[in-house]
Amino acid sequence: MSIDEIPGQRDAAPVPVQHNLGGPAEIVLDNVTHWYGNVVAVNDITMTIGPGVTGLLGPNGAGKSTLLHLVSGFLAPSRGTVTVAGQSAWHNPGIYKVIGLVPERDSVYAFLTGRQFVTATAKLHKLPDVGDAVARALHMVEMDTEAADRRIETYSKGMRQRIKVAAALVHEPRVLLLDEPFNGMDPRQRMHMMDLLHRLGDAGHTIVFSSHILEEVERLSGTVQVIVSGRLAASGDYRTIRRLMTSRPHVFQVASSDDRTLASALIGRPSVNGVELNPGGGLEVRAGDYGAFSRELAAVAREHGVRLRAVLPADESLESVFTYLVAS
Ligand SMILES: Nc1ncnc2c1ncn2[C@@H]1O[C@H](COP(=O)(O)OP(=O)(O)OP(=O)(O)O)[C@@H](O)[C@H]1O
Repeated sequence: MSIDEIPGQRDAAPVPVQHNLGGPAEIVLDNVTHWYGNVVAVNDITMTIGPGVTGLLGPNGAGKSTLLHLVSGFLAPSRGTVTVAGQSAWHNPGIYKVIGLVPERDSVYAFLTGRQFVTATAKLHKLPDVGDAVARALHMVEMDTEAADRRIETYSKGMRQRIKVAAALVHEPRVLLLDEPFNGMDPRQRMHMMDLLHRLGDAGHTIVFSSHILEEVERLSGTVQVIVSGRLAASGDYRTIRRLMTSRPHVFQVASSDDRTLASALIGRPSVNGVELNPGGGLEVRAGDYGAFSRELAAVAREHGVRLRAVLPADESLESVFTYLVAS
């Protein structure tokens, strides 16, 4: 299908499904490893990504950018193979027709207007009708306004991201890769970008975006691939990943009117794995299941006439969630 069949947010028409793709635009990584010198950035990853929106979730330094660059054909795998729509990604100019990449950094000359930037990209792709392709791409990201003829340095963060997306889409690729596309955006800009990616995914494009923020991935992606320390830690739909995360062990700091009584009452409860009295007051409780422990704690305290003063999860950092997923 052509880009102009995908309406902008202002259009109410439904997005037609892609037809003339010549097979699904699948991304296949087979035992892929990438080293930078001694650093293993991607470690033996095997995965298949099909049409729709897929979130690549992982903390900083996990290897997400490296993985996107391997898929774009900018980096050679040290081991394994990467194919996109059945073609090898590395050293294959044919792949550039299939892929659009929106890099994390603003690698754009800010003195150009949005239209000039997208036009330059269209020319690089040697498109037969540059003006037409640029107009379609600008329409798609809703930048077919006076803003297209302003210099990029006057743009908001959201507009800069959208013009990068327009440039990445100008040659109508079937695969769109976006590295941390929501970084620095305000909530309205985020919603706008999410809507655009949703529409592209629904239209049959293969959309892969990286993020270190759970909520972004939850709201946008059908499928989530969790990358930690270069490895694929978990993969599935968001609900599966969410379940893995909430059923993991948690550590709580608990302050109460009678820590000793509470500690002895909690030991042996099914949801509790361990209890320690803190030297400075309060308890540290290791619980097997977040929901079950939260319910049980209130009941136990009531039963023993103990008043709860504070209950704080102690290990809620994203890193601890990821570490758990890797270990499980
Ligand atoms: N050009 C490079 N030379 C050496 N090491 C690198 C290079 N690029 C990345 N790395 C290292 O490879 C690992 C993975 O980095 P990568 O940028 O792919 O992760 P990321 O998940 O995208 O993180 P971020 O969101 O912080 O960019 C990190 O340890 C990083 O320091």
